[in-house]
Amino acid sequence: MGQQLFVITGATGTGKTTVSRYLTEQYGMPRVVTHTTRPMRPNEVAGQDYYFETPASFKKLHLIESVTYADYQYGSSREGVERAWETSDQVSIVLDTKGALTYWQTFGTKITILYLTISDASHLQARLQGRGDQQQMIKQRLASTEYRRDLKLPQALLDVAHVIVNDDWAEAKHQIDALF
Ligand SMILES: Nc1nc2c(ncn2[C@@H]2O[C@H](COP(=O)(O)OP(=O)(O)O)[C@@H](O)[C@H]2O)c(=O)[nH]1
Ligand SMILES: Nc1ncnc2c1ncn2[C@@H]1O[C@H](COP(=O)(O)OP(=O)(O)O)[C@@H](O)[C@H]1O
Repeated sequence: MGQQLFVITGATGTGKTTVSRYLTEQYGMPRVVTHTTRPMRPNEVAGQDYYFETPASFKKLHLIESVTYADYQYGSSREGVERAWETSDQVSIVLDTKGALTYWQTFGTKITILYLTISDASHLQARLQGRGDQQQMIKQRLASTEYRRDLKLPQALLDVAHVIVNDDWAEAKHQIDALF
């Protein structure tokens, strides 16, 4: 099959990180660690969940793409992808939909896109609270244009992405297992 990159995308709280962890545990697939200027959440580990950057250190990085999401910067490097591919032919990366589009245009057939969604988006706030996000961060996130944008799969990815409905985790896992 050769080198493959599984891009996990979707709105905040839909389960992108949960899916990426499952792919690591179940399929031994490492995740590409990306960079962000957002503050670290409780339970996050620097260098494992993200490389946490200051605006100044972020500016110095050599990134293939970067985005602003709810007022913070996020970005990924080709070196990060190559490094993950050194340990496994199949790796995953968690991106917003804008990044997913860029990766599709950059890596073409090496990419498989999983788009996470949920039938009733009003449940997302409770999921973010359950995750332990600060109330102010949740408000800022849910008010962002990026959040609203990512609730819908971009037109250009309609025929490309595999849609996983994550209303129920056991059910979502079945969909992922069927795909693999
Ligand atoms: N384009 C792009 N998006 C990223 C990158 N790293 C993380 N993201 C996305 O940025 C958004 C915000 O991430 P995060 O603050 O961890 O929030 P979460 O989605 O609620 O877990 C999510 O859609 C991530 O998938 C990156 O390097 N590039
Ligand atoms: N199907 C589900 N039902 C209920 N809670 C879920 C489900 N999937 C994930 N969660 C929980 O929702 C929260 C957000 O999931 P997460 O994977 O961090 O989302 P994302 O990375 O897309 O922001 C986490 O606390 C996670 O454990």
